[in-house]
Amino acid sequence: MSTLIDLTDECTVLVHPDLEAMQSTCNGLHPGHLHDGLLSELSTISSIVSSDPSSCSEQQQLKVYLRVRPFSKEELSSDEDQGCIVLENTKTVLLQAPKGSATLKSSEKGVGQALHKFSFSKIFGPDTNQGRFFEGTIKAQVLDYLEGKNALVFTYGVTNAGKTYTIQGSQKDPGILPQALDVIFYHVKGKQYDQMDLKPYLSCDVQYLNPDEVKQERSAKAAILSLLKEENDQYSKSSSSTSASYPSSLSFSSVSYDQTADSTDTAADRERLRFAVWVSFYEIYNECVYDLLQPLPSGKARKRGALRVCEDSSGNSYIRDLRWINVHNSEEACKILKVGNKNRSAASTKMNQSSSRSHSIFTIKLLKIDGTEVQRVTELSLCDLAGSERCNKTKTFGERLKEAGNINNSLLILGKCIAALRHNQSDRMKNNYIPFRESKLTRLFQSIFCGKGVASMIVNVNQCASTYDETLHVMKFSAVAKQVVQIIPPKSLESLAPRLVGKDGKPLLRNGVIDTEALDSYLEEEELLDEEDEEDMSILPQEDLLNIIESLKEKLLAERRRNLVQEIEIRKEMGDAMLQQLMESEELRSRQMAELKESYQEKLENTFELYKDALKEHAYQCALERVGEEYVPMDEFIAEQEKVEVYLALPWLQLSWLALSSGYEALYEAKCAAEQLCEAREKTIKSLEKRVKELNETLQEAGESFMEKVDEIEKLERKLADKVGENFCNSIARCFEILESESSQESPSKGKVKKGLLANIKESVTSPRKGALGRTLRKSVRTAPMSLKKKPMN
Ligand SMILES: Nc1ncnc2c1ncn2[C@@H]1O[C@H](COP(=O)(O)OP(=O)(O)OP(=O)(O)O)[C@@H](O)[C@H]1O
Repeated sequence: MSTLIDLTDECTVLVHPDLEAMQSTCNGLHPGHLHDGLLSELSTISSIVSSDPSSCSEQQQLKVYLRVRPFSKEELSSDEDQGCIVLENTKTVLLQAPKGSATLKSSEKGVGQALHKFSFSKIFGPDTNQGRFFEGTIKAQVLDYLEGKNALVFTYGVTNAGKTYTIQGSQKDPGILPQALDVIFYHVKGKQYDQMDLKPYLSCDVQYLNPDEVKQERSAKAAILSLLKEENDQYSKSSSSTSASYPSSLSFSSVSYDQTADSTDTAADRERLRFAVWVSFYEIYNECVYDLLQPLPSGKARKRGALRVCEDSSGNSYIRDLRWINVHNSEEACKILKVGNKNRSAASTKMNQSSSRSHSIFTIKLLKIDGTEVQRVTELSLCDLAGSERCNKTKTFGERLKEAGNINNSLLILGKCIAALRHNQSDRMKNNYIPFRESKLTRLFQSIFCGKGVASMIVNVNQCASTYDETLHVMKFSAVAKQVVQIIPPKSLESLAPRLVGKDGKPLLRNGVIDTEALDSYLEEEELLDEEDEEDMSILPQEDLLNIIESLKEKLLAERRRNLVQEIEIRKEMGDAMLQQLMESEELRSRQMAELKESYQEKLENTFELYKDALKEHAYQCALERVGEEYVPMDEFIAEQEKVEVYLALPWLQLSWLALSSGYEALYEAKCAAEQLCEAREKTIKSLEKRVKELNETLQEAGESFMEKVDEIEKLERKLADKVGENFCNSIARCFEILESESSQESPSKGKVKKGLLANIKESVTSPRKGALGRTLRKSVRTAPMSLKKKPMN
């Protein structure tokens, strides 16, 4: 069963933190901010936050726009599930887990939901063209930029979701960057500063260039533009046509040039005001920063030189030695973009053949110049983030795995920063570490997130079911981002005039006097102790050097005091951070375990399927073996039959075939007869064997019953013998009695002798134990049955 998470208007999370508090909490992280479960928990969308009237700071939620790209032809023909992203209205989108997605599988197991609802600042469907998209998203931000507000726009999404298309677009459909350039140049038209001798320096400073340096700048720009000489002509044609169409579509007339000047500027001031536009283009690839406008070193083996990210005295990050090119119109700027694109690291992945594996950042700096003085430097950065896909999905290996790891890491840090910012804002008591410094990307944009500008995020998604799980992850990330409240400081703070320094950061001598403020800032810079800079300082006049030494001594003391306090704070923060990191890694491990478990389960299922198939195959083979060698598959048999028929059709073969077949028939008959005979013999043998067996059994039974009878007879004979012996003795005894009575009637002497004789005989006869006759009789009676008994056995 699916559950619906409605993230709309669940709670309001604004607490009004001051800028300082935000900046000082850049250490520590609440564990598990990016954990899926927590992400969805955090996915409570606050209502639009209005400005606090009591404060001069402006507050607004981070604007998060969703752009859904149309299906490509291939996707339409590949029968992908097309119903997983449903746009409910201009602010709400519904995500429905398609079949086969990990989300659906988990929800079926009772973990997570199959249906998710997200709300955005504005949603743009697949049929939104580039012009309408620009109008509805960052056009307002570009106008604010012209008024002096720094801006950052970044696109986020899985690979192939349309991030580069949204930022750069094509020649036919220019993206937000060419359109923003058009707006900028439309507004500075006729008010451009052409000298090229004021150039952006460090984070938001400006340096004066001498005529030689200006010359160098011009030739460097010409060299870059000449790289695109051929393409230029083509581009300028198409670009001029698109530029011509912009004013009507963008309604430039609604914004006057005056809006680029401060309201405090008088008409005379406005007359004097001039604007210079400088652009840079760099990429962050594998956590290294590369200038995309530096000519690539010749030869394959030569590596590009990575640039350093440094910080100025105010803690703002900048890229040291990054090239800045002065441009006079949007066509020139687009050519610069094209040169940079050529250098951009693009490598094929499984999911997108020309996927960008780096974060690329195009920055436009606008210098507001009054006479020879730079009043303000404003910055607009458009960041095309690398695809947010995860390594296991894209099946990345080796160098690609390293890339993916770095991409995922910097996006993870970005997510952590956003989550920590949001977390700190939701509870003022919480002062969680915001890990801006853990990746180059977040380090460079820290100042924007800390109130020195306005950021907005464009979430690009495709509607493919195959990337649903990643798309859901992206949505959850953006749901957290949408809750971040940005604090924009009052103009008085923001519009501090940039420092004017000479080449290599040397303090500028104005009217022969050292600018102490600029000097202080200069001395605070991170690169103060660089050998190069020390060398540079040695060429200053002796008096200046003494001043510097004095100032340095004072600074050193103040610095020591500050460091002591900072050390205590840092130690505490580091302790907290370590603990939190431990907890975080614990969470990461458990998440990895869950993923591993899932993948093993999948492997197990696959192995089980393989075994099943193997068993089936084995059973089939056994069946085939049973059928034996005679088995011929049906199609082979038919093919053989056809061959035979073809041969039979030949007349010369028919004769030999007849002879062969008659011989074969005779042989076959003989074989059959022999087989029948064998069969009959076998049957006879079997029946005879059976008969013998039966007879044996009968004989056995007869023998047993005979033995029983013999035993019985023996017993009877014994009885009989006893009986006969007894009767015989009795009869004899009676005979003797008769004889005795007869002898008593004869003469007394003769009778006496006879009587004695008879008495002896009688005793020997009637006493069988004593008498031999009795014994003989009994023996003869007993032996008779014994001899009888043995006979049948023979
Ligand atoms: N809104 C759109 N309308 C028409 N086609 C689009 C749109 N968005 C993107 N595409 C097309 O989709 C493809 C991928 O877009 P794209 O290269 O901008 O993606 P990506 O997110 O930048 O990818 P990666 O992160 O890999 O660089 C391109 O061919 C692009 O022309």
